[in-house]
Amino acid sequence: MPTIRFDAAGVRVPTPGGDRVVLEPTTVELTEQRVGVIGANGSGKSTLARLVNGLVEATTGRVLVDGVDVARHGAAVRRRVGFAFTDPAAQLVMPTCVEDVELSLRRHVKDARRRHELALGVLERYGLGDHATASVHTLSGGQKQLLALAGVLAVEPAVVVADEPTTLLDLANTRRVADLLFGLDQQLLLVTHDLELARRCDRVLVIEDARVRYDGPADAAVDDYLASVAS
Ligand SMILES: Nc1ncnc2c1ncn2[C@@H]1O[C@H](COP(=O)(O)OP(=O)(O)OP(=O)(O)O)[C@@H](O)[C@H]1O
Repeated sequence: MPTIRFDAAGVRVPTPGGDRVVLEPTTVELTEQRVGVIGANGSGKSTLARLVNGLVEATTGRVLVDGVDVARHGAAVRRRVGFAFTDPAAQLVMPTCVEDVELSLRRHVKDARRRHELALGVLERYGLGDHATASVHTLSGGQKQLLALAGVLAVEPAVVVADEPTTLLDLANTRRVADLLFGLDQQLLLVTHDLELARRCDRVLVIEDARVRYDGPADAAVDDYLASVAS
């Protein structure tokens, strides 16, 4: 598996009332295949996830993916790290499904015809083969999230960071997307409020007030989080 290393990585942002710490300097090394990140709204989970591919830059320390510094080699890291957002609309920009996957492939496959064929294959693999020429707007919420993930996975990233990918989905689509994510061979960093999903991870970080409150096996981490909410 790849190694995601947070080396005293922290984020501080200026606000009208003074600097605000969004993530305290954090040191962790993530080598497990499935790493979950849980915690309350506003605790810093998305910030931690976004540091991994440079969507957010560390203001102290650094983040390394397989030894490559995200701040110094962002493009190289983003080739290895795919990012899936909560709202697939953030990712789906082309009129049709197949064009959207083709867009993801544009840097990797120069030949347009080959790119089209590959995109059709990707759609097929993720159960969207019948929707290739459909407008993205005709898809259900679950299908949109599958399409967004298909676009991320089309370029075969070594790491998939998914920020609450099931939050907008109903139960059946949550299962579909979760099964897809947990069926991947790649490393998965999953931010989620779904504690059942968190329990399926190999390791879970509990974030509280911009810090890692707990870091350990999934069941122990989820139990720690539940206990912290109850107290
Ligand atoms: N650029 C910024 N400027 C000001 N505040 C920010 C900035 N980025 C994040 N924050 C604040 O930092 C806190 C942590 O944000 P973050 O999105 O990481 O939380 P989260 O744990 O993912 O929350 P949620 O579960 O609600 O998605 C939030 O209160 C957020 O409003």
